[in-house]
Amino acid sequence: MAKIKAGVLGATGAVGQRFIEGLKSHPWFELTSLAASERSAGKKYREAAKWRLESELPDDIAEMTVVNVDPREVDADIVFSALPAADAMSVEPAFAAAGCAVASNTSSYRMVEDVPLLIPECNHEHLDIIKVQREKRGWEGFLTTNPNCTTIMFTLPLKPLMKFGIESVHMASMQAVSGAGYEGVPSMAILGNVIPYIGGEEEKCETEPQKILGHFDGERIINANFSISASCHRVPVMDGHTEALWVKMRDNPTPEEVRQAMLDFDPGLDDLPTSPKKALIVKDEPDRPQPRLDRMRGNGMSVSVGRIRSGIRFICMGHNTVRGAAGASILNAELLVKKGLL
Ligand SMILES: NC(=O)C1=CN([C@@H]2O[C@H](COP(=O)(O)OP(=O)(O)OC[C@H]3O[C@@H](n4cnc5c(N)ncnc54)[C@H](OP(=O)(O)O)[C@@H]3O)[C@@H](O)[C@H]2O)C=CC1
Ligand SMILES: N[C@@H](CC(=O)OP(=O)(O)O)C(=O)O
Repeated sequence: MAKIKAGVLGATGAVGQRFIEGLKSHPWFELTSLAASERSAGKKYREAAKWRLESELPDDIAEMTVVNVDPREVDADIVFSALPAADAMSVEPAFAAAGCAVASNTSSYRMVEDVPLLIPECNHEHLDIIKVQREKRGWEGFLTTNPNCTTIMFTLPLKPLMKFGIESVHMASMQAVSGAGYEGVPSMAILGNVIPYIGGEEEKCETEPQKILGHFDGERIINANFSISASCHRVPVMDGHTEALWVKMRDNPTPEEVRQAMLDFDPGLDDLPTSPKKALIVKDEPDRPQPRLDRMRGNGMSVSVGRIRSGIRFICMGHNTVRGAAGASILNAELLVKKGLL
């Protein structure tokens, strides 16, 4: 099969670089366009971007010329968006209107009624809303989104618990500095410290999971009916968001029943190249998961769960810029291929 042409919007940024890493030798997608602000447009990628990942930047990508985030300059069937949310607001619809598929990592359209907010292992059937979106907006292309990185880490383990009747969730996060971008949190502010505030994060964590775990009735998504109370904190960790959960359920399952439900969780997406063998990994050691030891499980795409105790209480952790950002959008795009939308 000929590879699908892929572009990255915001290619020079922290998440944009993760997109390049995930797409540079992808079996289904070929990187054909790198786009960023007018500050970078016209420059070779190696001049426009300071590559900050441990993996090598391939020469052929370093030599590509960065273009503006304009559908007339971007040669692609699908664009992966890692733009600041304010810019994504106008840019993403312009690409969808121009006939492109848009896999967005930004928050701009996540909660919009006709836009799917996807975690393929949780709600792949929500993709059917694209038909409604296209009819309503007259777009030749379409727009899909992935959730906030903190949302993804705890919504995945909630999915197999839905059968027990989730009534309420409390969540406290310990979020890595990479979530705020390379220059987001000054080292003087975070070293030896904890910052108990991340603007807008708690609101996203308290609303996105109910959309993801809701059901699509053929016309709209009906949100899942449970409440979430979140408290979000920045900690001096490079990568990996760790989260403590308290989940109240109608059926009062035992910790062993919860553990078994997570072990049995098999979303059946083995045919997608970025899908990890196990979306959820259950750790039985008393001091796991830990970000430094567990964030790269499943190539950074697995969420590790541990310390499942009565209450029900547990800890979950995953790589925020892979599973929580670029990897999430790439997995969404693979699902689009599997469903025949690309
Ligand atoms: N799922 C999640 O929870 C996560 C989502 N994100 C989201 O991803 C997005 C990117 O984050 P991050 O990579 O950290 O941000 P960065 O600031 O590192 O990168 C921003 C990118 O957007 C480009 N850009 C900035 N302004 C404009 C503009 N006016 N027009 C076109 N391009 C522009 C920049 O280009 P240039 O270099 O030329 O300035 C750069 O390529 C944000 O919306 C962020 O909230 C991030 C982490 C996790
Ligand atoms: N707020 C997240 C990252 C992020 O950018 O989230 P969002 O895409 O929802 O704005 C963090 O700081 O770890």
